[in-house]
Amino acid sequence: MDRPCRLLLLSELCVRNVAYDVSLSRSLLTWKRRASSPVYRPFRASVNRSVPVTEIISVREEQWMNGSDQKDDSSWKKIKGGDRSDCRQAFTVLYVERCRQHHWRCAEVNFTCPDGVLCQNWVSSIREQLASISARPRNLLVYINPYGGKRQGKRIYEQKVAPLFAQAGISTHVIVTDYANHARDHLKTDADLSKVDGVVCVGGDGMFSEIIHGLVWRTQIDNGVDPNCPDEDLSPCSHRIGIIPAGSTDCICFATVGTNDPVTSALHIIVGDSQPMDVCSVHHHNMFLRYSVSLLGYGFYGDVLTDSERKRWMGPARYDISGLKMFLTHHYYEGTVSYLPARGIIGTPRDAGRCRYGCAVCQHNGQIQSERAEKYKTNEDSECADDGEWRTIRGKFLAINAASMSCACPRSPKGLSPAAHLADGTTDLILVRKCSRFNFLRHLLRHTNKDDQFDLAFVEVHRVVRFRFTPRYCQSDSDLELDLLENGKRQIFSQICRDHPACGCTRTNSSWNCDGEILTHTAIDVRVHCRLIKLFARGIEELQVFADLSNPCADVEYCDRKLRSSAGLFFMSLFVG
Ligand SMILES: Nc1ncnc2c1ncn2[C@@H]1O[C@H](COP(=O)(O)OP(=O)(O)OP(=O)(O)O)[C@@H](O)[C@H]1O
Repeated sequence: MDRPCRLLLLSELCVRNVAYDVSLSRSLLTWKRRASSPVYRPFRASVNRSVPVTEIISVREEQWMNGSDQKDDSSWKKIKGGDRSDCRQAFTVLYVERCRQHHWRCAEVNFTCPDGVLCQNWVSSIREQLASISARPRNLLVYINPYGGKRQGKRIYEQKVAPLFAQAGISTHVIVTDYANHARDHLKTDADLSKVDGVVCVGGDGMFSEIIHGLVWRTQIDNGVDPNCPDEDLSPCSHRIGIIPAGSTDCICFATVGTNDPVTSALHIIVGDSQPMDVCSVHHHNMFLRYSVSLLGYGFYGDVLTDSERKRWMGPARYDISGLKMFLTHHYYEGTVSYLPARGIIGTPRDAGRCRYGCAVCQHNGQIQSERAEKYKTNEDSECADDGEWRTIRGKFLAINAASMSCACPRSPKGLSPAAHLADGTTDLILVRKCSRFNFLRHLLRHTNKDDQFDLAFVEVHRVVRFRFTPRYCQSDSDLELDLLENGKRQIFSQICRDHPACGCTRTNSSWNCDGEILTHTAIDVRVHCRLIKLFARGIEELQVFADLSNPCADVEYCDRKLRSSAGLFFMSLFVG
């Protein structure tokens, strides 16, 4: 049985001239309308309120004179003259209030006290409790991309975020970027990270990508880890990252907070939330290419991105046009996929459950992965922390996707891999083999309805910790000879065609779409690093009473990374309406 929390304070205070019993414990601030109050209505929702101390933003001293309050952020002001009996001391508590669809807002309640000493006691007790929350950041390094999205980054930060940080007593060092990769390069070398508790990115997913590249790289160099070596265990970043959405799409923010709202994100930063997140490192042999946190896509999704980049002048419509074009073109690509299945974990890519706040799958699997890594460190006989049985699949693929999170978006409300997790140390490897256009369309359409998109003969999905891909033209001569022997002479002619695209029969290679950027190499080695970074977020909370229960997809109304990551699910809207 839970022991009731010891009360630190219990007083009769007034809220809008009505008497309330107000109590403070280490975990809760509660105000209950007194039964003796003339307007007592015990069943009215607003009569009793409790706010977790962890969700109090700040407390502010006020003065109350003849019914009109005068705000004062930090110091007491003596009221000159007048009737002293009309002057009561007051304080305001600012706290997190949940609204529809995962939005948080800053609400406030004003308490008036019968005397100044009691008021001061309340203010200092609440401040003491807030100061004891070690997870809250006190100093932040903020990067603003002034050109992201609708170029509103600076305005959003100054008008919506900075005042909240000031209220919460957070000091900031703000850098408005001058050029692409300014934030990444500053973090890699110049930033004095010892003076800050976290890094905030004001921009879109591209800006977030810059931040993780700078921070992860810097952490490895500081810890003597070679980022170019794909077998090295990367050191986790100790600084949390906050995302203030100000890009065109803001996929990562949506996936970790549940909404793209700057105020909600700022409040998650203030309360000191922490959401671990897996990061995939992508290497070409012993050369580091990029880090990825959402989608790596070869074939269909790579082609859509490549084609859409040539059509930038079209604006967002280019994703629909390129998607439709790539669907009609129906290219498939040959190659070899090898992967290490995740071992000892709970959960599969076809689970009905979703990764949400306090996800049990992430906790369990994260624990397993860190125990395994620890064992590897102390066991010198083992060659690699993720040693296990590699499996190999050769074939012709329309798409090869690795989803490290669900990648949900309005056009694909369930996402590419609905049951993927943010921090379980795995990625869902989805292989769509060569099939008819009609079948491929069936697969794509299933991202928008209730049917299981993996329940098709030509689609397979594996939860993996590492995978490699080698396009056919990169395979060694001996591999090709083996294939020829296996498949007969007919292969020789088609191989000649593939190797000489001038004949126009088919394209040899696709490109990898890595979180919306095109990779320069097609032969890649991808390794998941469990909980490498932490965000100032908590994962999507289950829908509250205010949620729109009639629409189960209401909480996934967001755009993804310029629709880049899932671009191509475009034309389904044409069919699905
Ligand atoms: N000062 C700058 N000038 C030009 N480009 C910049 C600057 N600062 C950052 N960038 C680059 O701008 C690119 C896009 O920025 P950002 O992601 O913030 O917005 P977006 O592309 O509109 O949104 P999203 O990525 O969510 O679609 C990033 O890749 C980043 O490297």
